[in-house]
Amino acid sequence: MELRIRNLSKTYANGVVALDNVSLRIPPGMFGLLGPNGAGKSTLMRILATLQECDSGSVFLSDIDVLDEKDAVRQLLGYLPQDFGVYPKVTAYELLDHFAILKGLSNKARRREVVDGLLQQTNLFEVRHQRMGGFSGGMRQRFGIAQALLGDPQLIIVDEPTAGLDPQERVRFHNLLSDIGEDKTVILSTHIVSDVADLCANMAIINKGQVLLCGEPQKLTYDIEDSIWARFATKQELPLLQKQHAVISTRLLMGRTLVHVYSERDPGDGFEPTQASLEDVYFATIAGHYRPEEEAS
Ligand SMILES: Nc1ncnc2c1ncn2[C@@H]1O[C@H](COP(=O)(O)OP(=O)(O)OP(=O)(O)O)[C@@H](O)[C@H]1O
Repeated sequence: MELRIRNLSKTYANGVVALDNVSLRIPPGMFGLLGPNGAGKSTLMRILATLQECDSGSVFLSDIDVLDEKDAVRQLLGYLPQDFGVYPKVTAYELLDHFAILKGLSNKARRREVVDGLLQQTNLFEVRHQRMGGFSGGMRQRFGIAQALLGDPQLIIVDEPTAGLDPQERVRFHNLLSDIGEDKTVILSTHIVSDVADLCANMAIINKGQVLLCGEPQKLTYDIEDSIWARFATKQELPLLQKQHAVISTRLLMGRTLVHVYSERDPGDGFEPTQASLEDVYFATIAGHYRPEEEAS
């Protein structure tokens, strides 16, 4: 199911503009919503999940008015909130069974089938009778996905699900999400570029409540292919380089500082062309050095 968001705005009572005229078209498949902390991702996710009101704008899931027909949306929605907590003394089976009852699965035999199936799908079947207090972060997040999948939702919203997972757990979690994303609309909110690079066919970059860039990760990376330059620099050189060039990232590589800059022509100063990545797209956009829509208009 396609989700269409038009001119969505939300200002909190304290004056913080969390969403500023956001418009997005989210097709079926995995969609990455990428942005730094405080960008407005959770606010957007909560509005889409019918848990929070906006000030203005419209959201349609196919022909369902998401802002108006909340019950209809909830029938089709699975949501993993950012702060999903579990009851430490309860087992995975007991808690999922409890959520299944809340979802309206009253037939015991059918419920057992669904709960067992989801625990298998999320690789928790072997540990289903263990208390969740002993679960790792990755196991908890996989449980979070299991509960989000109850009721066979068509739209699944996951808010920063990989924060705090170790690399191995992240890979497992990615595999789980990509299986789900094959036939559903999945919105993955994250500040981790590789989550989107690994998983998403479509994406948007959001900062300070505004959508800065939207498209297919591969195409967006291709578009800046000739504009990313790199060189190593000493700590002393950095301030001057930052002043004279559109520096988009500085990171340590084997103990040395690697500087990436955005420039449509050779920036000189010893910079060499380098292979662009989605990370370059993200940092160039967030830093305000890259705004293709503005150029086009
Ligand atoms: N209930 C609230 N009252 C006032 N301001 C809020 C409230 N919730 C969020 N904000 C502010 O709105 C802005 C957007 O927050 P939001 O949580 O949507 O961003 P985010 O991209 O999800 O970031 P994070 O990953 O840190 O949650 C931030 O400046 C935040 O401080």
